[in-house]
Amino acid sequence: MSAPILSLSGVTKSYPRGGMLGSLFGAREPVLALDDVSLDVMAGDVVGIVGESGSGKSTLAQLAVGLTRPTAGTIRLGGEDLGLLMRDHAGPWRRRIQMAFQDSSSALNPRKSVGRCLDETLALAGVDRAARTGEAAALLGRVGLGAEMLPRLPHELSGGQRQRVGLARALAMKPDVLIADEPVSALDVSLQAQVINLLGRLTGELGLTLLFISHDLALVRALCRRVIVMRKGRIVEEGPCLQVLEAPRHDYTRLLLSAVPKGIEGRRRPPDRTSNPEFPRP
Ligand SMILES: Nc1ncnc2c1ncn2[C@@H]1O[C@H](COP(=O)(O)OP(=O)(O)OP(=O)(O)O)[C@@H](O)[C@H]1O
Repeated sequence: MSAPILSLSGVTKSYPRGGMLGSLFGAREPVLALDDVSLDVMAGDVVGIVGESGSGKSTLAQLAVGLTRPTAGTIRLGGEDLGLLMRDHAGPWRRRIQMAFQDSSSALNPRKSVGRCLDETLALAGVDRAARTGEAAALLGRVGLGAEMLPRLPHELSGGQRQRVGLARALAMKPDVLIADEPVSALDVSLQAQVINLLGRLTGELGLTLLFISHDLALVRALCRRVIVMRKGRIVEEGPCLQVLEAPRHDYTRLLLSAVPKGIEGRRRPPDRTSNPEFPRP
């Protein structure tokens, strides 16, 4: 069996309560955001991460992309220790795992056009100058936007277009793993469907490994093959998406499912992956 592309082993993350000031003045108990989490993600996996607010989903994402360091435990990317990769090869490693969508309006520099933003990212990815304009247009095409977007500034785009530009920028790095943290929560329902369909298509076409963090179980069910349910910094249940969401074993998963408003679930039944060209298998 092949090795996981991303692996967390006994990962714990605690934050000082009230931030640095809290630790200076209060010396109260730290916040345990992740508590002994172990997780293997295989290449090409599309994994949903669900759980109530504060359960540790974003902390897990931030640890995986190296934005913060674990208090204990090991994270491996492609079998290599992330701590060592960050120390010795921070640049190349960062390209292999990208986070998209955090907050598209603040993630894009308001003074840089789409073309310039993609050009700079492609330069970082090592694409030579002559090829960059063509590549930028091709990336926009991949996310369903035209080359006419290149001269536009972020405020001249709709929310959905900004999300797509953010995704194009993440793809410019040719990552192995993409982490999408609440990618569609700020979009209306029709734009949500478009972005979810796009992510489904891209994971199929590019063989991308996707970690999809969402409060919306129906979206997770539509997109993901596997789901991880988090509560209070721990993984309480994981398994194939349909199995976990159709026949949950843990009370907390049942509670999350019971909180989905009636009608939403039926409206977004999972697409039939065998016949739906939007969801090709890699
Ligand atoms: N930088 C930080 N400093 C202190 N505490 C933090 C920090 N970041 C997160 N936390 C705390 O860690 C816990 C987990 O937060 P995290 O953002 O990972 O949860 P989440 O599941 O992503 O929540 P949400 O769905 O609301 O985004 C929470 O109690 C949160 O308050």
